[in-house]
Amino acid sequence: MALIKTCENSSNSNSEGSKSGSWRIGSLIRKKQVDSVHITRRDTHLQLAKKLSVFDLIAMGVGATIGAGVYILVGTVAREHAGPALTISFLIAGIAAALSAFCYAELACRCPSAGSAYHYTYICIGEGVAWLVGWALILEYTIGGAAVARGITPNLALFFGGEDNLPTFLARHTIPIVGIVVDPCAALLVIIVTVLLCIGIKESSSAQMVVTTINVGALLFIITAGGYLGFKTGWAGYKIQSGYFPFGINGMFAGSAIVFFSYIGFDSVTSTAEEVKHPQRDLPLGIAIALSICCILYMLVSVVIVGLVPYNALDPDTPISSAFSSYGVQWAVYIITIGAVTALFASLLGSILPQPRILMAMARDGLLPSFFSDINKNTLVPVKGTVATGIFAAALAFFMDVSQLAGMVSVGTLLAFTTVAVSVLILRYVPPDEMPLPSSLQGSIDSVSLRFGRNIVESDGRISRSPGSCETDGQFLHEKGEIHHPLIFGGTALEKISELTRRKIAAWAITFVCLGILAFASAASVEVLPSILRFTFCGVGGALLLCSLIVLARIKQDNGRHSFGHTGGFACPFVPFLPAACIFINTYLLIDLGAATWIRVSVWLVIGALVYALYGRKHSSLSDAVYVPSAYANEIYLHSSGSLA
Ligand SMILES: NC(=[NH2+])NCCC[C@H](N)C(=O)O
Repeated sequence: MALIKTCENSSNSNSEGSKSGSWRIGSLIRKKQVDSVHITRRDTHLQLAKKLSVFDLIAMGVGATIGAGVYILVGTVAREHAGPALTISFLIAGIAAALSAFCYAELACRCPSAGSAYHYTYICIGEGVAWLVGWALILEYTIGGAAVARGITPNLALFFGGEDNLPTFLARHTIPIVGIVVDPCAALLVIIVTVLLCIGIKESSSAQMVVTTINVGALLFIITAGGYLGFKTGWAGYKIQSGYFPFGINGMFAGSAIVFFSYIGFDSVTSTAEEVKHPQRDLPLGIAIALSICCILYMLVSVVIVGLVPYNALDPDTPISSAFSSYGVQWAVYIITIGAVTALFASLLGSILPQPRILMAMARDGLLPSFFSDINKNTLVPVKGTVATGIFAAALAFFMDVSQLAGMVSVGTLLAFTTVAVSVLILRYVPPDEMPLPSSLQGSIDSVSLRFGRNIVESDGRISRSPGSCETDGQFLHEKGEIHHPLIFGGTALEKISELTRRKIAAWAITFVCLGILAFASAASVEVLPSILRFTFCGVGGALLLCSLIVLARIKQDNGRHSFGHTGGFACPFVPFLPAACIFINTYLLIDLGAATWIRVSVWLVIGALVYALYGRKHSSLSDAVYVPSAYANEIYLHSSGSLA
């Protein structure tokens, strides 16, 4: 069984377009192939070192996820939104995060390559959206990393008896005249993390494992010592008059939206896909276990804290250490601070690690300069990209109080979560050409024979042959030179027509699911709109969503069990409902971030669009690449060497 496709067939017009300099919409929607070996004349990619096990992934996931959220947010959210029901808020947010995790797990399994959400979007939606996701992820990882680094300084200062006692080279200073507060400690921490990441992936993951163990140990201390205090003193927090839901169910949901932030970070795991020894088994497992650990820890910590101190008496800045202090356990503050510092350090590592890998994936696709796709021969790490990311994040952490940009960080994440869920729908209903096929049609492809002429397949899978020269049996070729999806090859005329119709209906239904969610979520969260307009939007959006979901539920889908390159693997359950719920939650949270954040993000995205227009679109590998599903590299080799021809 084999299938090969020349990408320039689908992007011929685009490459011509880029040569003539004219703008073609085609470049925005061209897609790359799953798990493909890139065969371009300029390509000489080294692969990253395959060293990570499922334990490394769990440590990476837990480390990247636990951060300021649990140490700080609990105070404000309990005081202002959820009260003692904070625990349920954490559970709801955990379930919402799990929806995204399911989608990530399926895609990580089916398209295991560095690049995470950017990579999946490129395969399923197209180059334009993929570029925007990749560009938005810079917000999440680099700006997010700088913000986390800035948060470490005040915590670290506690060990020196306050910020004033920090050694001069670490203390924050205000630059006179401009009034900028610089933070050398934050910049230093970013540099330390960058050096660690340059040494090697296994070394970085071992360091992450140590730091995360300390951090989880501190949370376990909070749970057990706090539980002991609670049982001894009678859980004052649960005895208050206002009951378990002082702000009602709405308050509890509002709390979930805020604590959702504490679950962000598990997606970092997927960017290491190329470095995992058994990606199809370990990536879904790593994501699931990491997220479950975080959810259980968050819920237990919140049970204890809102039980120890009445929610309205919680300290908004240092809720956990203040709770222990109020019981006279001063020494616990040091353990909690160690926990906070290690959690933030792990979160910093989890933010800086994915960035160079995503830049690398983008550079491999030609959308960024090849500088970023360079892999160091000794450490098998994208050292140049890591150093560039480190310098940028260190400069940001040094000069800027990026905490005001926290909303922008969430946009990057939520945008990625949304496109990943949309990608799962596309993958199931309208799989791109080289995607796994429903088993019923698998047989028809099995009969396809492939000839690859006299190509030379090198040991790393590259094939030295000029683009456009690979052949199929000719039956794939459309008269315009396009290659049809194999679904419509090999069946009867009726099967072909019905398959095409199925795809068309599914594509429209997915579009309407997205539009319906957008209308419904906007109406639900934009309170300034007149109520009649909100009502209409909710009604129309809801109806559209419901109808398209019913249609999708009745359409045949592919569950990915017969994909190229692997059999089995993780399949997201309850499709289309689960990805649709995931799109809904993330869209709601995105709109909820407010106009000011969106104005800032728009500026960033417009800059991104300009970079794409001036560089990425012209240099994209899809303008001149031949792609071969890597699973077939060997087969192609056999054909090319004549043994099976
Ligand atoms: N990659 C990121 N966006 N990292 C930020 C993670 C934030 C983390 N969940 C926290 O509670 O602090």
